[in-house]
Amino acid sequence: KASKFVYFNNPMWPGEAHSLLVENILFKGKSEYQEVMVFESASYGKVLVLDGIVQLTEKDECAYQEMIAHLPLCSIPSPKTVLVVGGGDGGVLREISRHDSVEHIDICEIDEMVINVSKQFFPQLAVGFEDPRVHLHVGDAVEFLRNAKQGKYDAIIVDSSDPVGPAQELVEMPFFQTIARALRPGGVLCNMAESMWLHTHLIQDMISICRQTFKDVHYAWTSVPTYPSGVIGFLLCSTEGPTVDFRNPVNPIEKLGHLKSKRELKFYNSEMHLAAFALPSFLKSEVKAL
Ligand SMILES: NCCCN[C@H]1CC[C@H](N)CC1
Repeated sequence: KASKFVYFNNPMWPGEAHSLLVENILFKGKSEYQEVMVFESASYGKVLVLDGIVQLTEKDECAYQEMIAHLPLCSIPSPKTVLVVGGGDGGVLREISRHDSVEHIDICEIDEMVINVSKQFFPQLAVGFEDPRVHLHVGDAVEFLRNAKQGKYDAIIVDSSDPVGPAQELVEMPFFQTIARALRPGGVLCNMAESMWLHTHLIQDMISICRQTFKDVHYAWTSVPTYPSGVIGFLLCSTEGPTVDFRNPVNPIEKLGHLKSKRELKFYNSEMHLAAFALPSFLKSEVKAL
């Protein structure tokens, strides 16, 4: 069968494009928010694409889902109530459910097509929805957080797509203020924070906002070969209250129970946790307050 390369170029990363060899297209659809596509790639397994941007591949999703979940949850003792913003593929839920201390997980995903497509093509991510602690809310997270009870969550994880489209509002000050209000004192936020190679202005803007809203703000990063520039970052923020030392995982992963599916961790471990906060000099100088 004639395989062909698909090219991912986008105004989010001008002047460059990333491409993958397509074996066959498995799904193409348009939800009320974005275009959704799934294809079988030659070298990264199945790939989920939203509005022409790679969201995850079977081969490297572990690096993103494990780090975005365990960097915050291993930094506080026995997290109980967690909120996921976005994350409709279910991968972050799969990781959160490893934490036996967690009793209640809310997830607010705006696009139900992403959930249904993940259940159909990415069962090893959508397994996260099977956890009885998970409560799914399909809708706008800005609205959800505006109505959230003050101090309800130990941790909030914002697993969003790029701020071009449905996720646009998720990098603005009002949204972070509602997050800080919904976190308990000493609670933590882990927010997807783009690439240090491509988006230092956006990272600077997010850090400036978070510094006005939270007590502590740190930048951590991981390697995801199928994301532009091959890396993606996270903002780890903590609220006023019990001090959180993100560099000292008080809730080490080794203690964690494993999923029913007995899936082992493929990427996260205590050394990777610590290494994630080591930053290159150009980032420290380019982004004030890092
Ligand atoms: N839950 C899948 C990851 C969603 N996160 C985004 C994917 C697209 C990237 N350019 C930015 C992160």
